[in-house]
Amino acid sequence: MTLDIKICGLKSREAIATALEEGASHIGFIFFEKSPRHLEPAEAGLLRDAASGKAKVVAVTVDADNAALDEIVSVVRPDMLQLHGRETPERVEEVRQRYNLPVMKAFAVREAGDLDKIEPYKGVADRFLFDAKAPKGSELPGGNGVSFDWTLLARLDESVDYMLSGGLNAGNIADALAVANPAGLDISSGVEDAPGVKSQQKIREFFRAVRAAV
Ligand SMILES: O=C(O)c1ccccc1N[C@@H]1O[C@H](COP(=O)(O)O)[C@@H](O)[C@H]1O
Repeated sequence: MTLDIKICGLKSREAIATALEEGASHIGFIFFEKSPRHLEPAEAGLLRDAASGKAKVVAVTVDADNAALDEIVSVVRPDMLQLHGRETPERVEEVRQRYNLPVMKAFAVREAGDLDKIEPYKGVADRFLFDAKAPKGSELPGGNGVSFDWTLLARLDESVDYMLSGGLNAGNIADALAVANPAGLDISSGVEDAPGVKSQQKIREFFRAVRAAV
Protein backbone atom coordinates (compact mmCIF):
# COMPACT_ATOMS: atom_id res chain seq x y z
CA MET A 1 0.00 0.00 0.00
CA THR A 2 1.46 3.37 -0.98
CA LEU A 3 0.33 6.08 1.32
CA ASP A 4 1.03 9.74 0.68
CA ILE A 5 2.23 11.58 3.78
CA LYS A 6 2.08 15.32 4.07
CA ILE A 7 3.86 17.07 6.88
CA CYS A 8 2.19 20.44 7.16
CA GLY A 9 3.00 23.77 8.74
CA LEU A 10 6.74 23.47 8.20
CA LYS A 11 8.82 26.56 8.96
CA SER A 12 12.42 25.42 9.31
CA ARG A 13 15.01 23.83 7.06
CA GLU A 14 15.76 21.23 9.74
CA ALA A 15 12.17 20.02 10.00
CA ILE A 16 11.82 19.95 6.21
CA ALA A 17 15.02 17.90 5.92
CA THR A 18 13.72 15.39 8.47
CA ALA A 19 10.35 15.08 6.74
CA LEU A 20 12.08 14.48 3.40
CA GLU A 21 14.55 11.99 4.87
CA GLU A 22 11.66 10.01 6.30
CA GLY A 23 9.93 9.97 2.92
CA ALA A 24 7.27 12.66 3.05
CA SER A 25 5.45 12.82 -0.29
CA HIS A 26 4.15 16.34 0.41
CA ILE A 27 5.25 19.25 2.55
CA GLY A 28 2.82 22.03 3.43
CA PHE A 29 3.29 25.73 4.05
CA ILE A 30 0.56 27.70 5.79
CA PHE A 31 -0.48 31.12 4.50
CA PHE A 32 -2.96 32.22 7.14
CA GLU A 33 -1.89 35.07 9.39
CA LYS A 34 -3.74 33.88 12.49
CA SER A 35 -1.83 30.61 12.47
CA PRO A 36 1.35 30.05 14.49
CA ARG A 37 2.56 28.25 11.36
CA HIS A 38 2.02 31.19 9.03
CA LEU A 39 4.81 32.06 6.60
CA GLU A 40 5.13 35.01 4.30
CA PRO A 41 5.40 33.89 0.67
CA ALA A 42 8.99 35.15 0.51
CA GLU A 43 9.96 32.93 3.47
CA ALA A 44 8.30 29.88 1.96
CA GLY A 45 9.89 30.67 -1.38
CA LEU A 46 13.31 30.32 0.23
CA LEU A 47 12.41 27.01 1.89
CA ARG A 48 10.62 25.31 -0.96
CA ASP A 49 13.66 24.44 -3.07
CA ALA A 50 14.71 21.82 -0.52
CA ALA A 51 11.73 19.77 -1.65
CA SER A 52 12.27 20.06 -5.40
CA GLY A 53 12.30 16.63 -6.98
CA LYS A 54 11.68 14.99 -3.60
CA ALA A 55 8.21 15.96 -2.43
CA LYS A 56 5.28 18.03 -3.61
CA VAL A 57 4.97 21.49 -2.12
CA VAL A 58 1.45 22.35 -0.97
CA ALA A 59 0.35 25.93 -0.30
CA VAL A 60 -2.41 25.99 2.32
CA THR A 61 -4.77 28.98 2.15
CA VAL A 62 -8.10 29.96 3.68
CA ASP A 63 -10.54 31.87 1.46
CA ALA A 64 -7.59 33.63 -0.17
CA ASP A 65 -8.34 36.15 -2.92
CA ASN A 66 -6.62 36.21 -6.30
CA ALA A 67 -4.08 38.82 -5.25
CA ALA A 68 -2.88 36.66 -2.36
CA LEU A 69 -2.85 33.51 -4.48
CA ASP A 70 -1.05 35.28 -7.33
CA GLU A 71 1.78 36.17 -4.97
CA ILE A 72 1.95 32.72 -3.36
CA VAL A 73 1.97 30.93 -6.71
CA SER A 74 4.59 33.18 -8.28
CA VAL A 75 6.93 33.31 -5.26
CA VAL A 76 6.53 29.82 -3.78
CA ARG A 77 5.88 27.83 -6.98
CA PRO A 78 3.73 25.22 -5.21
CA ASP A 79 2.82 21.90 -6.81
CA MET A 80 -0.63 21.93 -5.27
CA LEU A 81 -3.03 24.34 -3.60
CA GLN A 82 -4.95 23.34 -0.48
CA LEU A 83 -8.12 25.37 0.00
CA HIS A 84 -9.04 25.14 3.68
CA GLY A 85 -11.84 27.69 3.91
CA ARG A 86 -15.39 28.00 2.64
CA GLU A 87 -14.47 28.01 -1.04
CA THR A 88 -17.41 27.11 -3.29
CA PRO A 89 -17.15 24.58 -6.14
CA GLU A 90 -17.11 27.54 -8.54
CA ARG A 91 -14.20 29.11 -6.68
CA VAL A 92 -12.29 25.82 -6.66
CA GLU A 93 -12.75 25.56 -10.42
CA GLU A 94 -11.68 29.18 -10.91
CA VAL A 95 -8.51 28.59 -8.86
CA ARG A 96 -7.64 25.41 -10.78
CA GLN A 97 -8.04 27.17 -14.12
CA ARG A 98 -6.24 30.35 -13.09
CA TYR A 99 -3.12 28.60 -11.80
CA ASN A 100 -3.26 25.32 -13.69
CA LEU A 101 -2.47 23.52 -10.44
CA PRO A 102 -4.22 20.63 -8.71
CA VAL A 103 -6.44 21.65 -5.82
CA MET A 104 -7.07 19.76 -2.60
CA LYS A 105 -10.31 20.95 -0.97
CA ALA A 106 -10.61 20.57 2.79
CA PHE A 107 -13.84 19.64 4.56
CA ALA A 108 -14.55 19.73 8.29
CA VAL A 109 -16.21 16.55 9.52
CA ARG A 110 -18.19 15.99 12.70
CA GLU A 111 -21.18 13.95 11.55
CA ALA A 112 -22.14 11.76 8.61
CA GLY A 113 -23.96 14.56 6.77
CA ASP A 114 -20.75 16.57 6.57
CA LEU A 115 -19.43 14.12 4.00
CA ASP A 116 -22.40 14.81 1.68
CA LYS A 117 -20.98 18.30 1.19
CA ILE A 118 -18.31 16.94 -1.15
CA GLU A 119 -20.89 16.02 -3.82
CA PRO A 120 -20.79 19.31 -5.80
CA TYR A 121 -17.00 19.26 -5.67
CA LYS A 122 -16.63 15.85 -7.32
CA GLY A 123 -14.93 16.26 -10.69
CA VAL A 124 -13.83 19.75 -9.61
CA ALA A 125 -11.41 19.22 -6.71
CA ASP A 126 -8.48 16.94 -7.52
CA ARG A 127 -8.37 15.54 -4.03
CA PHE A 128 -10.35 15.89 -0.81
CA LEU A 129 -9.00 16.45 2.67
CA PHE A 130 -11.05 15.48 5.70
CA ASP A 131 -10.24 17.32 8.91
CA ALA A 132 -12.08 17.72 12.22
CA LYS A 133 -14.32 20.72 12.85
CA ALA A 134 -12.49 23.45 14.69
CA PRO A 135 -13.24 23.50 18.42
CA LYS A 136 -15.31 26.44 19.72
CA GLY A 137 -13.14 29.49 20.20
CA SER A 138 -10.39 28.42 17.81
CA GLU A 139 -9.48 30.93 15.15
CA LEU A 140 -7.96 28.21 13.01
CA PRO A 141 -9.97 26.11 10.56
CA GLY A 142 -7.21 23.47 10.77
CA GLY A 143 -4.13 22.67 12.77
CA ASN A 144 -6.10 22.25 15.98
CA GLY A 145 -4.88 18.76 16.84
CA VAL A 146 -8.45 17.47 17.06
CA SER A 147 -9.66 14.18 15.57
CA PHE A 148 -13.09 13.19 14.32
CA ASP A 149 -14.90 9.86 14.18
CA TRP A 150 -12.98 8.08 11.41
CA THR A 151 -15.67 5.37 11.10
CA LEU A 152 -17.81 8.00 9.32
CA LEU A 153 -15.48 7.64 6.33
CA ALA A 154 -16.74 4.11 5.70
CA ARG A 155 -19.74 5.61 3.91
CA LEU A 156 -17.54 7.14 1.20
CA ASP A 157 -17.48 5.68 -2.26
CA GLU A 158 -14.18 3.84 -2.83
CA SER A 159 -13.39 6.15 -5.74
CA VAL A 160 -13.11 9.20 -3.47
CA ASP A 161 -9.46 10.20 -3.32
CA TYR A 162 -8.78 11.77 0.05
CA MET A 163 -6.20 12.63 2.64
CA LEU A 164 -7.03 12.18 6.30
CA SER A 165 -6.08 14.86 8.80
CA GLY A 166 -7.05 16.17 12.20
CA GLY A 167 -5.31 15.20 15.40
CA LEU A 168 -3.20 12.43 13.91
CA ASN A 169 -0.09 11.37 15.81
CA ALA A 170 2.22 8.41 16.31
CA GLY A 171 -0.05 7.06 19.02
CA ASN A 172 -3.31 6.94 17.08
CA ILE A 173 -2.31 6.41 13.45
CA ALA A 174 -2.61 2.61 13.63
CA ASP A 175 -6.20 2.95 14.87
CA ALA A 176 -6.98 5.50 12.14
CA LEU A 177 -5.64 3.22 9.41
CA ALA A 178 -7.55 0.27 10.82
CA VAL A 179 -10.86 2.03 10.13
CA ALA A 180 -10.18 4.45 7.28
CA ASN A 181 -8.71 3.90 3.85
CA PRO A 182 -7.17 7.23 2.86
CA ALA A 183 -4.85 7.84 -0.08
CA GLY A 184 -2.78 10.00 2.22
CA LEU A 185 -2.23 11.35 5.71
CA ASP A 186 -1.79 14.97 6.63
CA ILE A 187 -0.33 15.94 10.00
CA SER A 188 0.76 19.13 11.67
CA SER A 189 0.33 19.59 15.42
CA GLY A 190 0.92 15.88 16.14
CA VAL A 191 4.56 16.37 15.19
CA GLU A 192 5.08 19.56 17.18
CA ASP A 193 6.50 20.39 20.62
CA ALA A 194 4.45 23.61 20.72
CA PRO A 195 2.13 25.34 18.20
CA GLY A 196 4.27 26.07 15.14
CA VAL A 197 7.37 24.33 16.51
CA LYS A 198 8.02 21.07 14.71
CA SER A 199 9.80 18.22 16.50
CA GLN A 200 12.24 16.23 14.39
CA GLN A 201 11.86 13.36 16.84
CA LYS A 202 8.06 13.36 16.57
CA ILE A 203 8.27 13.48 12.77
CA ARG A 204 10.47 10.37 12.85
CA GLU A 205 8.19 8.63 15.37
CA PHE A 206 5.17 9.35 13.19
CA PHE A 207 6.76 7.77 10.11
CA ARG A 208 7.88 4.80 12.20
CA ALA A 209 4.32 4.32 13.46
CA VAL A 210 2.89 4.55 9.93
CA ARG A 211 5.39 2.01 8.63
CA ALA A 212 4.45 -0.36 11.43
CA ALA A 213 0.76 0.05 10.72
CA VAL A 214 0.64 -0.53 6.95
O1 LIG B 1 -2.07 24.31 10.69
C1 LIG B 1 -2.63 25.42 10.64
O2 LIG B 1 -2.32 26.33 11.40
C2 LIG B 1 -3.71 25.65 9.63
C3 LIG B 1 -4.23 26.91 9.51
C4 LIG B 1 -5.24 27.17 8.59
C5 LIG B 1 -5.72 26.15 7.79
C6 LIG B 1 -5.20 24.86 7.90
C7 LIG B 1 -4.22 24.59 8.81
N1 LIG B 1 -3.69 23.32 8.96
C8 LIG B 1 -4.23 22.13 8.40
O3 LIG B 1 -4.82 21.37 9.44
C9 LIG B 1 -4.53 20.00 9.24
C10 LIG B 1 -3.64 19.44 10.31
O4 LIG B 1 -4.16 19.57 11.55
P1 LIG B 1 -3.56 18.88 12.85
O5 LIG B 1 -2.76 19.91 13.53
O6 LIG B 1 -2.68 17.72 12.43
O7 LIG B 1 -4.76 18.47 13.60
C11 LIG B 1 -3.76 19.90 7.96
O8 LIG B 1 -4.64 19.66 6.90
C12 LIG B 1 -3.15 21.26 7.83
O9 LIG B 1 -2.92 21.56 6.48
